[in-house]
Amino acid sequence: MASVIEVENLVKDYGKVRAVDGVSFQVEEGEIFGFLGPNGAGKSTTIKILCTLLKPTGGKARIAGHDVEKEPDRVRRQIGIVFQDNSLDDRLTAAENLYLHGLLYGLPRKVINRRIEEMLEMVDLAAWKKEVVRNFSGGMRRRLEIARGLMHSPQVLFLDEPTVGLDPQTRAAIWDYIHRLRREEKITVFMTTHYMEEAENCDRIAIIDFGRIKALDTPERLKQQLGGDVITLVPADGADLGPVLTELYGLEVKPTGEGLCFRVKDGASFIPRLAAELGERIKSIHLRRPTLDDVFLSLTGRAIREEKASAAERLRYSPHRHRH
Ligand SMILES: Nc1ncnc2c1ncn2[C@@H]1O[C@H](COP(=O)(O)OP(=O)(O)OP(=O)(O)O)[C@@H](O)[C@H]1O
Repeated sequence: MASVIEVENLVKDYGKVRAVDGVSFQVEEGEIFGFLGPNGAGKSTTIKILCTLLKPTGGKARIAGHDVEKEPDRVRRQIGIVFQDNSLDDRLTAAENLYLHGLLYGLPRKVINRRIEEMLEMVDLAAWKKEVVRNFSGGMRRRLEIARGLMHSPQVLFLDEPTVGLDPQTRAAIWDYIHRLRREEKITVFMTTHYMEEAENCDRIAIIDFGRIKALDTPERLKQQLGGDVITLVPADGADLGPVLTELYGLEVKPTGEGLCFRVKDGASFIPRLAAELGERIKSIHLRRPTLDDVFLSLTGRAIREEKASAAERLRYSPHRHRH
């Protein structure tokens, strides 16, 4: 199978901040590939370089065999882009927005008209073809943006946080469309997200933090590698049982919003033991399989959902400061 996206040791500096720090990976044809990481991890910067919107400081990236720096025009023909900011023209209808895009890409009028029908059909907006975009909901807009990104039949579709700001139901619907277009258009999808549940939809994900790839595999294998079960324990009297658990069982305990969190090989046999020995001091015990959040936590020592870092915090955590 051919790699559609090839990235080799990519680096991007913004002044003193190293946003992307030697990233390498490959995406195969027809894959849905996710870039998962907290705010400020370097996801947007990477995707912008791949889309020829930013120049890298170092390294190489090729899309469908074309170098993003040396052949940006050829790369642009092969990619569709859906970014976070709304870039539709509110005053135009759905069809007109798509038509403009077709013209911009130099498609023949006949092809444009055919593609408008196909793409609106694909994202279930055919009935809204002649409606001005001003009247569209957030989810409808995002679907229209996806349709527009596909007008020129690109090989790769880039989605930067495609479902951010949408309600859970609409987010699920957007995912249905993404799966459908992979099936029907045989397209490769590269997307960024900081939603753990969404990353589960990807064939493979790269977990990125401080501009570096920490792990890259299928969501299933990443969780398997972590192994065991995750137990969340809430102490009865709010006492900190962390040191006790470490001393008695050699556990690595992390306090989370829900309680004390740790991993064990076999949760089902560990819980009775825990209950027998510490019963009175425990209010509740919860057992579950590892999630991608646990994978991230084990790789970085913190939970992704805690990472709503402010700009100031990002600076504090910038890789340069981090290392020196
Ligand atoms: N134009 C810029 N000038 C200076 N620093 C920047 C610029 N854009 C991004 N950065 C910094 O580079 C780092 C990576 O940012 P980037 O936007 O790529 O991360 P991200 O993972 O996409 O996060 P987010 O989802 O918040 O955009 C951050 O520390 C950010 O503050």
